[in-house]
Amino acid sequence: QCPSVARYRTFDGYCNNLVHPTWGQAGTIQRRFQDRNGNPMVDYEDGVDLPRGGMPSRLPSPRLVSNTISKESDGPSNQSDSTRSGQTMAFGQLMAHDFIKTKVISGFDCCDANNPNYNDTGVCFNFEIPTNDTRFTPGCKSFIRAPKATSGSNLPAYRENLNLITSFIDAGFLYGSSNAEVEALRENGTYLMKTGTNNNIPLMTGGGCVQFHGQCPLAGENRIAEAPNLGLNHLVWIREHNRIATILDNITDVNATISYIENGKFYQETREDIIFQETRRIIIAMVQHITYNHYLPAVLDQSTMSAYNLYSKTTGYDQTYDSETDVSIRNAFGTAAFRFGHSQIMNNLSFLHDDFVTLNVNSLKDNFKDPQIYLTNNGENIQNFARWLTFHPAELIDPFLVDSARDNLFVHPDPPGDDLFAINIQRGRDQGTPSFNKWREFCGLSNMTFDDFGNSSSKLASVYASPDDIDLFIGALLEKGTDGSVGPTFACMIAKQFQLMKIGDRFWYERPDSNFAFTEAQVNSIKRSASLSKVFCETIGLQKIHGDVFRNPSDISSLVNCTDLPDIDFSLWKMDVSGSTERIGYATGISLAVIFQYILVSL
Ligand code: HEM
Repeated sequence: QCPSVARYRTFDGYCNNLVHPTWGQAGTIQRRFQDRNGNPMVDYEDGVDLPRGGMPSRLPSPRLVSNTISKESDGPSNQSDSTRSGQTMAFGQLMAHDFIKTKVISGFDCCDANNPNYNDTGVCFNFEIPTNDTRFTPGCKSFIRAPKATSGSNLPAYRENLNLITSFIDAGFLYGSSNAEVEALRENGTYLMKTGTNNNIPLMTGGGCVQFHGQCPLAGENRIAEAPNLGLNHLVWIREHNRIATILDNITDVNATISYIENGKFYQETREDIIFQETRRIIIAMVQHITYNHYLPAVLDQSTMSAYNLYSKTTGYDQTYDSETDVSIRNAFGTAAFRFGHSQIMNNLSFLHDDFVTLNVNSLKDNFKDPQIYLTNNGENIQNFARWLTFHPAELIDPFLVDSARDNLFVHPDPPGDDLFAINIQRGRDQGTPSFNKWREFCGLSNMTFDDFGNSSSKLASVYASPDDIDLFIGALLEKGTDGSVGPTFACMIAKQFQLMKIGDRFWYERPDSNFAFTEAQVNSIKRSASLSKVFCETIGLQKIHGDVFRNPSDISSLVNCTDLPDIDFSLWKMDVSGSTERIGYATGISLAVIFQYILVSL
């Protein structure tokens, strides 16, 4: 039973959709896009379970494809993106970790013939490292399939995967995807998120980090340690939550506890709980606003942004909610389309000092799963690292991947490492992602022949038997987008998924629903002032930054002073709890909103 009047979204996404309460919930299955006849876009060799291409595969080894198409040294001499900053890549990874975490398993070697799973086509899907490979030992490369979901509602006949986190954009990377997770992340009894030494990321024991005595960062999403750019982006939002909560505390004239009985259970909400939840609401609104209005325009071309109605309204509310829209992550968005960001990964994660000249170069490959860049010496490098990320270009969105991630993914601390592009290609086949041409058709585009790929045509023809075999991930990265954005196939898939995440989210920050809506003044203040640049300024203590942190500054003179960037007008959230502190349970029919109308006094 879902409370129809709840003011706050649940942490696991349950009941966001009152008609279909599990849609988008953590731990539910992913879905497939549907073609124009309503059939799922899925392609297993046997129709239900065997990876596309069969086993052993008739498709080329993914490492061979990667070696042939994606070598950094075969790309343009300057692979820096002239408009997108490294922070675009970093935010993209953070966002991916807000809405998709496919269940995977690990811990055994599928190439080991003595392993009980060795011959199990539902578990192992190894591929070949080619004989002439210059980096990895030729022969069997272990690959463990993402397991098939076996329980849950509406399981299709074909193999489907679980998404362990919510499909909503709900700052799950910060708050987690369950009540238990948020409890562990929140400073006990306060409205603050836990922090570690010197206001840094809190640490926990375990997790496989190589530095800091086996301690790893603790966050709402446990892939945080994958790369330091990701850890830094987590830290920024922990600090932003605590900054805003402290402001709300200062302007709240409350010292009350709200008690209520719901479904026969007694609950108490303290002043701290209310401030925590109100802050969470603002943070989620900021993340949604920044994603759709500042980040996505750096990924998609303008006509796609407009065609899919992705920009927020300039002012006021948006009524587009549809309870029949299933927000759930579409499988191929996760196996391929939103992995476009891997091509943006930079080889280095360096430090730029406040003179904007002095540079210390750190390589990505030496810093995987290692938080030292932002933890060492009480976080003394944080500012310099943030300055570099926001000042230095990302790599171009193209089929080339830097050596750090193509030849050395996780080489530190797990030698010999991996090839992220080869994994992406194999993952697509594992999860039944149809081929590139099928997606062209899905997006209303014509099929491509080898010749249509221009310079890459002979390379593709040297590895694939037919253009209809080309894997989505590699084919779509070979397409050219307007002004360096993703090409038309990924644009269509990314836009469709982000449209679902907006229309299918009852709590979307622009909703006018009187149970939880921001006032018009509040939502307009968020629209006017929420920016990642300002968040970086406030939480990292930078003096100067680019006004749009996803874009490259042309030089230092195009930077703005942090003090000149507007902040959200938090005085609009002044709370004044007085009078009755008893909240009536849902069953009585008295709406929570009624109560909040008198406790939230907008100035
Ligand atoms: C240094 C940066 C990054 C590293 C080291 C990294 C690494 C990885 C790894 C190891 C996987 C799992 C591969 C598999 O087994 O299938 C993965 C998945 C993924 N990555 Fe990244 N990634 C990075 C940046 C990004 C960026 C910038 C984006 C998007 C803009 C992104 C989007 C995704 C998505 C959507 C998945 C699928 C997640 C899932 O299904 O659970 N990643 N990444």
